[in-house]
Amino acid sequence: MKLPATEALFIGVSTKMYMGYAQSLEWLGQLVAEVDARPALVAGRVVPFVIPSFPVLPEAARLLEGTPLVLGAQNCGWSDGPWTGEVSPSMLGELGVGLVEIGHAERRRYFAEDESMIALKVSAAVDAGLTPLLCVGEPETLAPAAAADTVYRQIKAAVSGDWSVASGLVIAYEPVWAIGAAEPASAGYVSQVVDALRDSLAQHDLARLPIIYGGSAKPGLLPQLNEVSGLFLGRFAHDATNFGRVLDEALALTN
Ligand SMILES: O=C(CO)COP(=O)(O)O
Repeated sequence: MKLPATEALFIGVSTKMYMGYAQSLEWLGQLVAEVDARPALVAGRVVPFVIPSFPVLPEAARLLEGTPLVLGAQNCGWSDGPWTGEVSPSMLGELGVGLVEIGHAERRRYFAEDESMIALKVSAAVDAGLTPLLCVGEPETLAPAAAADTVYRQIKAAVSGDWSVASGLVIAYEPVWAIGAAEPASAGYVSQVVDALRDSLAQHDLARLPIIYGGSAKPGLLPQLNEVSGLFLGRFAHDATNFGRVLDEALALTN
């Protein structure tokens, strides 16, 4: 693997809505054990993160205290006030959340999140001191250059054309067609898309932006990728030992 010229590799997982409360806590305990077993993570060259459901966050923050695991949230609202059912970035910050997913494919597709809402959320998250984990990806299979162009436009819309905002983002590149599949997109395809995207971002001095891959990611993938800053795992990290294996792969790459 050719590493991107970014500072660190990010290895994270979202539970989406797969787990109940008790199950989430049990699994988080296993994830903490995987992280604790790898003291090299303290150096910060590999940044592990975990994104459980909202109600789990307070207890998750307690469980993660003193570990290198960064706590994330799966979504946020865009301002305090009369927004029934939403959760504000400022409250997430109070709960110890450092990272917030914005614009995941499932939110775009099933909850009608459009680019204007995503831009409001990015702005609100940044204002609250959270790092947006901006999720982008082409809905259908495309040639790598066209996919990179689609993703570039999604990022541009999410920062309302203000590229200075983009420097504070972590990008999760998740081709929609590769989410929930048996296998991830091919390593060659992902590397080509991310490489082309970095070329486009270079015009804004953002070639070093963290861009991680998600979509049926599993152990064995990361070492095959070029230019990619880590992985965003889903189902294949429900077995916490797989998360540990991916951490080992990331640590080996940064040695
Ligand atoms: O969407 C994802 C992470 O947010 C990927 O999920 P899967 O790995 O389960 O496809």
